[in-house]
Parts: sequence; structure tokens; C-alpha cells
Amino acid sequence: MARKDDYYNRAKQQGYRSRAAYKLKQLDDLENVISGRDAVVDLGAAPGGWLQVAAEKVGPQGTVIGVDLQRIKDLEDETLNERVETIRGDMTEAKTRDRVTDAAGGSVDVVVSDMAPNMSGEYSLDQARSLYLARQAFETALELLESGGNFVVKVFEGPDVDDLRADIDDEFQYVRATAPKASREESSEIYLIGKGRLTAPVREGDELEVEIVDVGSEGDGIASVDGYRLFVSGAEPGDVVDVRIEDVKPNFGFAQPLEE
Ligand SMILES: C[S@@+](CC[C@H](N)C(=O)[O-])C[C@H]1O[C@@H](n2cnc3c(N)ncnc32)[C@H](O)[C@@H]1O
Repeated sequence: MARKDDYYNRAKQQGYRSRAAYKLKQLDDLENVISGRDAVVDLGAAPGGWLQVAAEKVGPQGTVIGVDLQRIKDLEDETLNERVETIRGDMTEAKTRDRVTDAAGGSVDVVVSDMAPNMSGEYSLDQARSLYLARQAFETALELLESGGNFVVKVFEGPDVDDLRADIDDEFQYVRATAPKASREESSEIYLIGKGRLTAPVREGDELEVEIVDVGSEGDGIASVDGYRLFVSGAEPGDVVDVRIEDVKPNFGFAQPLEE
């Protein structure tokens, strides 16, 4: 196994602009964040290590939009560079977020953020700034992600990270926190991965009345809640039933009738 300091040398040898490139590779190995043909937004993208990895992963039919306060130089590899667009701006400003939304054409499959504040050396201040940047990235993800889309965000460990994690969990199928091997040993950064953006109008545990309008291939009743398909076990077309939501997937969910 490579020692942590070896990532710097490896990046040099393999033509990646930063050792951070290996963090995105490891996060993607863990949770399959980026697929071929995806449209990806990369926040805090300079100097461009994650951009290179994302451009490789999306393939010739995919696109990557990189945003940073710093100017990002064109990628040396012309084939990869064709998939990439860069925006110079501050993600805490509405005008930058508007530019990103325009460039994305309204929606994308993946939002990743490696944004980090300029370090003051005072941990509590740096941590609070990191959390603020992570919250900005989360807002951007909620605005841009398609149903089923994925989100990765860096944050420094500390107060209120659990709240951020819980908020991500509410909006995705699940959330996972991890510190990739390529992070420096002394680093207090973690990455939160939100898998499967939920745009469904219901959440696990909700109770509501639904009308069964169809029957599924396995005999479950099917209700429609604002166009979202809900499978209700033991119910038949025409029934009006009070149900509890048991499981919410991006494009359909499961519910159980409540006991009378
Ligand atoms: C750790 S570096 C990113 C490294 C990058 N993922 C790579 O692989 O090369 C963090 C970046 O976040 C950027 N950043 C910090 N605050 C930002 C903000 N408000 N808007 C946009 N970018 C920001 C910094 O300029 C810096 O380039």
C-alpha cells in the first residue's frame, strides 16, 4: 500500500495536477459517484486534479463544469479538455451560482465539492468557514441534481457536521462519511457522500391517504402521489387507504396500509 506522502509523487508521475485527484478516485471506488455520460459540477476545482479524474470518468459523452475563485488552466490532454468548462467565481455569491446553473442547463447528475477556505491557523474559524462552504455546495446540489443524482462534499470535522450529515440524509437515499486514504494523516477533513437524490414528494415514516389506481407485476397496488409511484402491499385498484411510507427510492417508493 502506498504511504500517504507518496500520493504527491504519484500525481507528478501520472500527470495529475494535485494529489487530491486520488481522493476523488477513492471516493468513487467506494460509492460509484460518477458514471459514463454524466454531467458533473466540480466546486473548488483548481488546480484541476478532480477535474481530470471526473473528465476521465464521464467519458466522451459526458461534461464537467469546474468552478473556483482561482483561474483553472485548460487541461493539457485535449480529449479531456473538450469535456470541461471552467468558471472563475465565488460560490458564496449568487451571481456565480447563477452562472453555474446556466452552464449546467438547469440540472446535472453529480455535484462534487472539494472547496476549502484559506487557512487562518485557528481551527474553530477554519472549521466554521469550511462548514459554510459545504452548506453552499449542498444548496447548489439541491438546486441542480436530477432525481437519483449524487453529491460529494468536503468538510472539516467539528461542530454542526452531524447536522449537515442529517440534512443530506433527508434529501438522498443515504449518506456516508469517509476519510479517503489519500487525505493527509494529520488532516481533519472528511467527505460526506449523498447517494441518490430524492425528489419524491414523500419521505420514510410519512402517513397519508392514497387511492390505488393500478396493480404492479407482483400484485401490489400502485398509487400516484403527485406523479410519484407508490407500491402499496395488499391493496387493490379502487381502494382508498391510509398508508405509512416504508422506503423511498428516487423514482418509486413502498408503503404499508396502516392497521385499522
Ligand atoms: C483543496 S483545493 C481543491 C483541489 C481540487 N479538488 C483539485 O483536485 O485540484 C480547494 C479550492 O477551493 C477553492 N475555493 C475556496 N472557497 C471558494 C469559493 N467561495 N468559491 C469557489 N471556490 C472556492 C479554493 O480556491 C481552492 O482552489
